[in-house]
Amino acid sequence: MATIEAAGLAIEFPLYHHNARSLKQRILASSGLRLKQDADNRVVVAALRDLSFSIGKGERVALVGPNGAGKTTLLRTIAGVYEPVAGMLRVEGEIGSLIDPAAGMDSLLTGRENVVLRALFRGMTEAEGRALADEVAGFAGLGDFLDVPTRGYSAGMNVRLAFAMATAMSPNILLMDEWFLAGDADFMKRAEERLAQLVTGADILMIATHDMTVVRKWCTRAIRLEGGRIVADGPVEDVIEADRA
Ligand SMILES: Nc1ncnc2c1ncn2[C@@H]1O[C@H](COP(=O)(O)OP(=O)(O)OP(=O)(O)O)[C@@H](O)[C@H]1O
Repeated sequence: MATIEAAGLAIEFPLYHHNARSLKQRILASSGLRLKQDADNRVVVAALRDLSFSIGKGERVALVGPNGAGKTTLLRTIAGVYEPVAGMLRVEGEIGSLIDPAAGMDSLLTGRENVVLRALFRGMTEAEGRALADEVAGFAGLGDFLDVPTRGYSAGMNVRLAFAMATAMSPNILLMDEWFLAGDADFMKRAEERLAQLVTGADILMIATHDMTVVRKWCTRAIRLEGGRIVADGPVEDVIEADRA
């Protein structure tokens, strides 16, 4: 049973470059509350502030909001990339992550080796990993490139491999940033078909996007972030309408 629960969740990023006292004061004075000084006197960006929400099985959630609102940071935090500085986050369920195409890939290894490695990491046997690599190969359509080190891949090839790999593992929770919509038309058609199957199978889907067509097509609930805070949370049409009003 998949769930994501947060209470008072906060993420901060230290900005090491702003050490000069006068510069620090100028930044802090002009930024409102988003930039602040932490206990070690560092200037930090409050990327996520006091987030509380609960997402349960069957929910398809869009994260919306302007540039810098905190959408990607929230996805990465749920995926375990960042450690909260305050609050509670509980995630139950196997996560499929479509956030950073090259994350978790060793660029010196081939696409196939990366798939097998990820499978082993997930507790599968090597034989299962090889079978998975064949399945991924079929879907990603990388041809001979599957046996080339991934540092030789184009951006679109990385997207194909990451998408095929994340979705082949049938996650309970699928986290997705909108970059995956950047594939070529042929791949996007197949990706959308697979996504439709997966959305039916996955317990929770979360997509960070600026595209309201994507929100309406795939999601039942929207969470609007602004300045690192939740400013609206509810059925898609309510949240989108509230923004227009
Ligand atoms: N690794 C980092 N180091 C320092 N600051 C960061 C880092 N990642 C994000 N931030 C800051 O955290 C805030 C939230 O950024 P985030 O990328 O989550 O926004 P977003 O809503 O996904 O924006 P966009 O729509 O532009 O992709 C921004 O102020 C950003 O500058």
